[in-house]
Amino acid sequence: MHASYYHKAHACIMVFDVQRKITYKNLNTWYQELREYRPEIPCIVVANKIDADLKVTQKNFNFAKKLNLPFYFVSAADGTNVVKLFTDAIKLAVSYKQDSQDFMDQVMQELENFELDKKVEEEEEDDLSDKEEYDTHVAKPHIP
Ligand SMILES: Nc1nc2c(ncn2[C@@H]2O[C@H](COP(=O)(O)OP(=O)(O)OP(=O)(O)O)[C@@H](O)[C@H]2O)c(=O)[nH]1
Repeated sequence: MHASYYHKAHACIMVFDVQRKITYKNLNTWYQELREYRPEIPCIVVANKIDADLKVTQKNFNFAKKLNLPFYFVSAADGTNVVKLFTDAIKLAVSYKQDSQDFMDQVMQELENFELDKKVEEEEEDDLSDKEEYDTHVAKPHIP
C-alpha cells in the first residue's frame, strides 16, 4: 500500500475474512508494513463475516494474541460489534494522538502549531488594518 495511506494515521483496523484463510495469513505482511510507517499507533484486528458461520468464534486466532492486539469478531453484514469496534478505535486513536512519543508525530504537531500561530497572527494583523481603515474613514467632527 502506498505510504501516503499511513500518513498521519492514529489508529489502524486490520480486517480479515474468516472465510478466506489467505486474508488471515496476509495479516503478518500488512502488520510489518504498517510498523515501517507507523511504529506505535494502536492496531486492532478484526475477524469479519462471522455471520457466515458462527462456529468460527470458537476458534483461536493467535495473530492478535501473539502481538497483544485487541481482537474483535465482527459481521459487517448484520452489524455485530461494528459500532463497538469503531468506538474503541476512535478512543485509542484520540488517546494516542494526545500523548504520542513518536518523533514523526511530534514533528507534525510542531508544524500544525506553527500553521495555527501563523493564522492567528495574520488574523490579528487583518483586525488591526481594518481598524486603521475604519479610523481613517470616520468622519471627524468639523470644529470651526
Ligand atoms: N456474509 C458476509 N459478507 C460480507 C460481510 N462483509 C462483507 N461481505 C461481502 O464480502 C464481499 C466483499 O466486500 P467488500 O465490501 O467489497 O470488501 P473488500 O474489502 O473490498 O473485499 P475484497 O474485494 O474481497 O477485498 C461483498 O460481497 C460483501 O457483501 C459480512 O460481514 N458478512
